[in-house]
Amino acid sequence: MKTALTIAGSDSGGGAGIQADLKAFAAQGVFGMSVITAITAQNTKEVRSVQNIDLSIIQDQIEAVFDDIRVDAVKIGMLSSSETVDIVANSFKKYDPSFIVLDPVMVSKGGHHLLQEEAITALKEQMIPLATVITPNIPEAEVLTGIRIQSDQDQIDVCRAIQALGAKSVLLKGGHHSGDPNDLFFDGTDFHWIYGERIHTKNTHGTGCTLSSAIAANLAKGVSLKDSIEISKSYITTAIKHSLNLGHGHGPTNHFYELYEKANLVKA
Ligand SMILES: Nc1ncnc2c1ncn2[C@@H]1O[C@H](COP(=O)(O)OP(=O)(O)OP(=O)(O)O)[C@@H](O)[C@H]1O
Ligand SMILES: Cc1ncc(COP(=O)(O)O)c(N)n1
Repeated sequence: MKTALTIAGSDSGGGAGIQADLKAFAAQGVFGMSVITAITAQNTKEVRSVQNIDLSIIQDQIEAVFDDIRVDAVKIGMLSSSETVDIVANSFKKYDPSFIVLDPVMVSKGGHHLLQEEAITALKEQMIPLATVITPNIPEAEVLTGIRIQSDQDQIDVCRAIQALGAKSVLLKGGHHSGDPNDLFFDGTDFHWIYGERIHTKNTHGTGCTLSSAIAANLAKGVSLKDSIEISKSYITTAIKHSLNLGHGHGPTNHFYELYEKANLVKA
């Protein structure tokens, strides 16, 4: 059994963060493990409060997993503080995981900051150079590079600017475009557009978490990075198409569409 580890924040509402990551790992057929960096009191409408986990417990969680269990791929989500970035980056120097998918989570859909302003420099300097692939959305890429994205050429320039920060490859997600959600994959040499079709739904909570975890799961299974991205794009598209109308805000995506459909559970 292949394994994947998520290092991220907990979302009590179950749509994003650790909860989405573990569902995506399971849906892609890998054994999921978790290191929780912060607990958010969150639902489909808002983040009410956040508590960062003690740094020593974050360190202990990482060591407990790596000292005992083979980790085939790691996904990183909400890191919250620069101290947490330090601990995670230093532990990677020790354990040297084969694949690291970095989702540079900064702000929730509802506008709550999930990464402290002062941690952005640490993320850029310490984490980006370690990642196999970084998966920013448009606003995150703008913050990382200072480039305003308005055109296809801007997206290409942003990917190159992120490469200059030390990234091996970049998947720039297009969910925040007004048009179709086309993503741009820069493998370090060549650019590949991953085309999508906009699904008109408000239930897109945790789409980025789900996509990056599915990529990590496929890398864990030995799939190439480009194929992992294409498989995961198709998976998130299906998960959005059949998203669940739970809560009163941005509902969650449906990780187990075929399973739920077969058992006639969606309407239950
Ligand atoms: N309405 C939509 N229809 C189809 N695909 C979408 C839609 N919204 C997002 N996507 C796709 O979902 C994936 C996640 O992209 P997005 O830009 O939403 O990430 P994100 O903002 O980091 O997500 P989140 O912060 O909600 O976890 C991308 O592949 C994007 O193209
Ligand atoms: C713990 C945690 N991690 C990540 C997100 C980003 O997801 P979204 O942009 O859909 O709110 C979140 N809301 N909460």
